Amino acid sequence: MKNIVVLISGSGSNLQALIDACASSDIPDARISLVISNRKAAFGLVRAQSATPPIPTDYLALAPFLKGPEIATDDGSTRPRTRADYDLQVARMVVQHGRPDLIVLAGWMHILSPEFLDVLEGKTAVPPPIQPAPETSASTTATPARISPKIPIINLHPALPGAFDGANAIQRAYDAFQAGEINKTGIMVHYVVQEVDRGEPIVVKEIEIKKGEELKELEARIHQVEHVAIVEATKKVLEGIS
Ligand SMILES: Nc1nc2c(c(=O)[nH]1)N[C@@H](CN(C=O)c1ccc(C(=O)N[C@@H](CCC(=O)O)C(=O)O)cc1)CN2
Ligand SMILES: NCC(=O)N[C@@H]1O[C@H](COP(=O)([O-])[O-])[C@@H](O)[C@H]1O
Repeated sequence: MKNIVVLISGSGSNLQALIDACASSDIPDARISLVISNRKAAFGLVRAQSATPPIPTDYLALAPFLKGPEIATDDGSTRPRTRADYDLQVARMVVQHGRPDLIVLAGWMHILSPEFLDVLEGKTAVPPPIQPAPETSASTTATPARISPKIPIINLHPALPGAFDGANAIQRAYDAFQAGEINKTGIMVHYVVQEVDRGEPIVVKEIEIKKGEELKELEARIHQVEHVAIVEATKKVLEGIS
């Protein structure tokens, strides 16, 4: 049984597609072992907790984390927390609570730092907790100091490769269509590398933009295609993991 850890920030409709696909064995021999959100109000957390059986969840937000107690340094002094410290704690939660074979970013609206990727690639050790782990429904178990083999990370992005990297891609594609610059958009699921949305594509689906349609109509059509693509890509990557 392969473990999938899903990172979210919002509604979780793509998480729901993965939950349903694992339940129906559209994705065979796999389960979502943990869902992590960087936003407490993410409805995706409710979707996970409402699943049968309930899926363990964790939550860690960047802003409150950065305001936490300073971190002890080797020379006995202390230093403010950084974005990299946050990412390392997320990496620890992913590995220790989720024990993943695959990590899926499904609307995870946070750019992951090299420190996070280094842990999941086995280049650096899984860091210790800075403080007692936050409230979580997930169990904590010991994990190897360094990951081996590397754990793949994939991301769902609502644009074609190289088209609209980053946030607000659907709006930007819609605006470009209105300006006569493009006549189609699309979505992709790609491997995650440090350069945002520039990892190798796994699944790419083109989507026509219809003249006169509202942004919300385009968004709805895009989300429908995403729900298929994220399952297709997850299944494809898991098939390649021995
Ligand atoms: N190192 C990588 N990290 C992430 C990738 C990636 O390919 N490499 N994909 C993104 C997902 N994403 C687009 O697909 C994306 C998400 C968020 C942002 C962004 O600008 N985030 C801001 C905060 C925005 C907010 O909190 O609303 C930020 O992180 O400062 C860009 C692209 C996930 N991570
Ligand atoms: N750059 C990343 C990005 O924009 N991701 C997008 O967030 C949405 C999450 O929806 P969901 O929470 O309903 O799954 C999806 O449209 C996904 O493509």
